[in-house]
Amino acid sequence: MSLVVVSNRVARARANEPLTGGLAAALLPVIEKSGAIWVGSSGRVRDGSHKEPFAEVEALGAGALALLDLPAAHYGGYYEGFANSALWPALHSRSDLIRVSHHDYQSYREVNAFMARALMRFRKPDTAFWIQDYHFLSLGAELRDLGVRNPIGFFLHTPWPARAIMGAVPHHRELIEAMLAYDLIGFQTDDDCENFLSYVQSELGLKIQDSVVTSRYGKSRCAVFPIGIDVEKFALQAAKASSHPDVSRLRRSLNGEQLAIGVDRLDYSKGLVNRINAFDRMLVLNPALKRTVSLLQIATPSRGTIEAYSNLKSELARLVTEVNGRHGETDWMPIRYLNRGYSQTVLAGLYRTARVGVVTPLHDGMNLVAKEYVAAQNPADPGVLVLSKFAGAANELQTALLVNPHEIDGMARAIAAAFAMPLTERRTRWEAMMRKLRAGTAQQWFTDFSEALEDARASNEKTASNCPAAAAAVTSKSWPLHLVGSRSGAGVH
Ligand SMILES: O=P(O)(O)OC[C@H]1O[C@H](O[C@H]2O[C@H](CO)[C@@H](O)[C@H](O)[C@H]2O)[C@H](O)[C@@H](O)[C@@H]1O
Ligand SMILES: O=c1ccn([C@@H]2O[C@H](COP(=O)(O)OP(=O)(O)O)[C@@H](O)[C@H]2O)c(=O)[nH]1
Repeated sequence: MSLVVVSNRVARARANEPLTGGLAAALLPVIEKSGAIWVGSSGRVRDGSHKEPFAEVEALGAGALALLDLPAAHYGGYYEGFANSALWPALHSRSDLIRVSHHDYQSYREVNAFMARALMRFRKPDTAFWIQDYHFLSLGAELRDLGVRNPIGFFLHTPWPARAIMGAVPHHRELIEAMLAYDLIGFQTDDDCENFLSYVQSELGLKIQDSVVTSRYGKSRCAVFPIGIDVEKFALQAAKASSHPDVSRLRRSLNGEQLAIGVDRLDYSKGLVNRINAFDRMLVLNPALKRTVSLLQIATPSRGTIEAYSNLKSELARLVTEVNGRHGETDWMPIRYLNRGYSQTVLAGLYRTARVGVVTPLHDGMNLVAKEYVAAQNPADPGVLVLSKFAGAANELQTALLVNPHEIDGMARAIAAAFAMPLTERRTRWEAMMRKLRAGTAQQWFTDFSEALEDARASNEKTASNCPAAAAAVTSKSWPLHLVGSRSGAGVH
């Protein structure tokens, strides 16, 4: 079986550059090893590209990366609009933040259809397609409409919310019906999978047996595949990174203080305001901690053209200034706040320098930073993870200090307890988490999903009537593949 993986965001194999988001971070190493083709957005748009998909293909380890220029007329409505201003807030239980127009939905469907046409170039008889995330809920149905009968799987990296919340997304029924063109639908946690099945049963009235939904497309199996990290790589990087200038300068600047670290995209789902409030509260409740601890918060810019994100950026800047102004001294600031990204090599060293990792999202599909923080610790003197019970990672990392991110006092107490935790308890908790991480690596996730997709398809040969024959013309149409380098187009993200 040859595998074609599709996601909006992709990553290139360039060491020493920050990665954007956990999807790209997790897929990069597994695709390099697997020999799969990874198709995604080039980050540029092109006029008229909806007529003729344009891709550059470059080698990626044993596999390849195909970068598509998405249609200029639809990119904004698709990415900033429907994907990130309707689906993202709903998937993170923030339907109050949904801002979307009918045009955005049309653009979303257009980009899904565009991607389906582009994928025909990569289809062989033995190809399986694996589609990633909420940007492409209807891509499987578009492929089926083009006559594709190959296995098609889908994995959702975000949470799936309670039934009523999805009902706030315009066109939710037709979109979620379209998802049932996938042979296998993967989720991060049992809760996500159960919420999805509950929606399908009650809103669509479809039959479900043993997590298999029967629809007009045939059968779709729903299952849980928690995503992981390359644990050994992170551990090794962290051990080596102590001599990196960014890491050694940080260590020298600490003057004996203990450090807590947070690393997040600047996103309302990450609970950054509550986290800063909890750190503030901790200093109010425990004045003796002043000058002895500080928080390094890396908040990498994300989706900055969307109002909810630019508002959050201003709110956080104001809040950090207030907290530093209230508690800071001439030679000590409680919060070091940075709006930039670091390579994973540097991050590994920063994680290891910090006695406490604070990962307190309000909702998060998984949160790979939580797993990376644990993997990067010194086995002889590990730090403590303070983790939101609403991150997917909490299902595995149960010996972290689990907190409710809405309860500021509780978080303040947990962070203080983490700073004070004795070595024996830190080691016991850390060793239990490392066992979980080693049992569920990114490689294992990739293998488990690929095998389950083959099984699901084998037991679910789609009938020809579900796949209109219109495909033939599209399949045989040739369109240009270009070597890296020669192209134009505006940058978008
Ligand atoms: O591509 P962007 O719009 O810049 O956003 C970055 C990514 O954010 C989300 O990541 C999710 O995937 C992680 C790995 O499974 C998971 O740990 C995390 O909880 C999720 O939030 C999004 O789902 C990706 O599509 C984006 O690329
Ligand atoms: O400056 C940064 C900040 C983050 N990351 C990476 O981005 C990913 C964030 O993934 P996570 O699942 O925690 O959250 P997401 O951003 O996908 O919601 C992790 O692999 C980080 O190592 C990075 O390379 N540099």
